[in-house]
Amino acid sequence: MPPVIATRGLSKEFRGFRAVNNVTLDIAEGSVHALVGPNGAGKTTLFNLLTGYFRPTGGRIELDGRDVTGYAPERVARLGMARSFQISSLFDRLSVLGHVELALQATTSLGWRFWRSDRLLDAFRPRALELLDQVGLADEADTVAGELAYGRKRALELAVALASDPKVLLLDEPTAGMGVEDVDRTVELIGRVRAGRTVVLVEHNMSVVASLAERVTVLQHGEVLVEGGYAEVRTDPRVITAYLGESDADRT
Ligand SMILES: Nc1ncnc2c1ncn2[C@@H]1O[C@H](COP(=O)(O)OP(=O)(O)OP(=O)(O)O)[C@@H](O)[C@H]1O
Repeated sequence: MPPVIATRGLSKEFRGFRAVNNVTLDIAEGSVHALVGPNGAGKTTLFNLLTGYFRPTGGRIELDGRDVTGYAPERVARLGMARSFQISSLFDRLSVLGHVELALQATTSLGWRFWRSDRLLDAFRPRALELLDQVGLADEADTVAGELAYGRKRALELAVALASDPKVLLLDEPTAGMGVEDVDRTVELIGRVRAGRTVVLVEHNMSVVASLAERVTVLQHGEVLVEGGYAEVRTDPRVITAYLGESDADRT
């Protein structure tokens, strides 16, 4: 089966510094694929390339066999790639339900308009409630986002990302800053929402990677260092050295 995302020799240079260097990657349809690596390895830059937020300085990106190199984020999104929103993009005074209704509206020609009538948004309510149920937020539908606990905000971001029913879901450190309980809940949640789609995950927490990812790509200095299953990758001497190198650097 052809990969849902393929990159070929993908590079991103910032003023002569290659944050992503010649990355060739195949992400299999239906898989959970983790991108890991020490700080500064280029994971977020790669994400930004895949979702169209950065334009590559070299190489190619294919989505479903279609060359999408240089496409704007909205265009990539329309082709079925969604990225979990950052908390900073939630509106403190808008309800949880309002966020998801608006995200559903955004998938139509109406776009992200606030000045819509409530009646219009009502049309999205049943689906919005389903999505909230899916991410475990049904009880908080009327809570304003600003009052949600941290882990719940991340669940809301996920519901917003799921509104477009994406074929590929990109999650940037979905468990960052969470306590153990929320981490467990998030792993379980991702395990549920992955059904019928492909998930690409940047994640520092290795137990999360171990629980979810079939395939792991380790990046270092912007390049692919190793790729394989979790068990294979975690015992690879090159990976161990890369991470040890990172802790040495942290100590200095
Ligand atoms: N807009 C930018 N301009 C210049 N350099 C950048 C820019 N964005 C990222 N970089 C550099 O590119 C390198 C890779 O950064 P990136 O954020 O992609 O790494 P990362 O693997 O996501 O790291 P972390 O795990 O710490 O989030 C870093 O050295 C960073 O300083």
